Amino acid sequence: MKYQKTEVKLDNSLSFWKHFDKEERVLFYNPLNNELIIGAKRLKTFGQEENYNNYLYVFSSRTFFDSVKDQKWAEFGNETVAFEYYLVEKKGKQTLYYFEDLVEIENLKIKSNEHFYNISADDYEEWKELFANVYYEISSRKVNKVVISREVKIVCETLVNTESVLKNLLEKNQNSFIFAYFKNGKTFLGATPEILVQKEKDNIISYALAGTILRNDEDDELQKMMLLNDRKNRYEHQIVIDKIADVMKQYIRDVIIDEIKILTLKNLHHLQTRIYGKDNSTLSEWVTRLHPTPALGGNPAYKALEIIKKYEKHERGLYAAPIGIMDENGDGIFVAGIRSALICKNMVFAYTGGGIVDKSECEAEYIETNNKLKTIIESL
Ligand SMILES: C=C(O[C@@H]1C=C(C(=O)O)C=C[C@H]1O)C(=O)O
Repeated sequence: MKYQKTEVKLDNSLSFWKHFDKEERVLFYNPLNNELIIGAKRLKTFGQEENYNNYLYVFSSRTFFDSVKDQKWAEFGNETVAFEYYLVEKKGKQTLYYFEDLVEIENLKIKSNEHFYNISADDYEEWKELFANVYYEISSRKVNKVVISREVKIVCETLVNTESVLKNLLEKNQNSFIFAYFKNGKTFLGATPEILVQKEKDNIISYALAGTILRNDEDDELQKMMLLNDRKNRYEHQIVIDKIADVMKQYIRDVIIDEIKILTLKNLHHLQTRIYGKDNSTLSEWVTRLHPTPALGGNPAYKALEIIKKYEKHERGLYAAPIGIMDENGDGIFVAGIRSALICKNMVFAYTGGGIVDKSECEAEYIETNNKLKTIIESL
């Protein structure tokens, strides 16, 4: 590793994020090991086959579809980047890594400020049309699951304070991966519960995440039982398990599928199943093999993607796309960029979706997308 390091003591690691206000930056918080990594100032862009030796971490992102036309997503995604500076916070210890020149990071006050905003979530008619079109395709048995989504525009009265949004996301979503990517004046950020694939040496671990129920303060255990026993949710979850396992079995002889569990988030419960095995391919290869799983595309994937492209009116960009961080050995993790938003000045384009199968109901699915949207709304 070519980086030098020094211990720092900041009241909040987001001071580092704020310090590099004008520079390209990424933030990635992993709740599995409680590690927060923030990178600032692009140092190197990697070609497809290059290895990451000598670079402490690299950040990698892909767009949901291979290409994007919408200008608001311009220059986002489909690259792997190393940064000149990293701040790593783990077990209460903050370490600043620098490639050449040490920087002094001032200890700034990071405040949660409330944004006043206007939300244009009057898109139920549009959702009804989207749902009907997709439902027709499912009824004609070309596909058995399609994940559809909404783009919800939120206009704030002031410029969005991304430190405040990130502070809120970190504080409120303890079981989620918090991510942010600032580039050319825009920030894509979110708090996702969904791991696409993880690699630790030759261990390849993926998760099926699909099936949702709202939390209920009075009887949360009952909600969990209901979700575990709900046929529609089990069915859409099983489609994801089967597909991930099928892909893994093409490369791995012994693929292990754990039992289905409940993942509890701030507002929702999801069904989650871990699927894993041993293999020596790179993490990037695994991302290509697995993305998009039927948790975010549908099944069969090529048909579902065609349907999404045809009927969704917005472009997904980095929404539901693989976003990851890898260390110099190529180990790391890719998550799916859901519960997310693209922020441009005072505008927040928030994204939310849900899986549609033959037992899905239009209004219930719409309400579910509103519940998923709370992650972003509650961070403003
Ligand atoms: C598509 C989203 O979430 C996905 C859809 C889910 C579902 O339909 O039950 C659950 C988790 C995610 O895989 C989203 O949050 O935008």
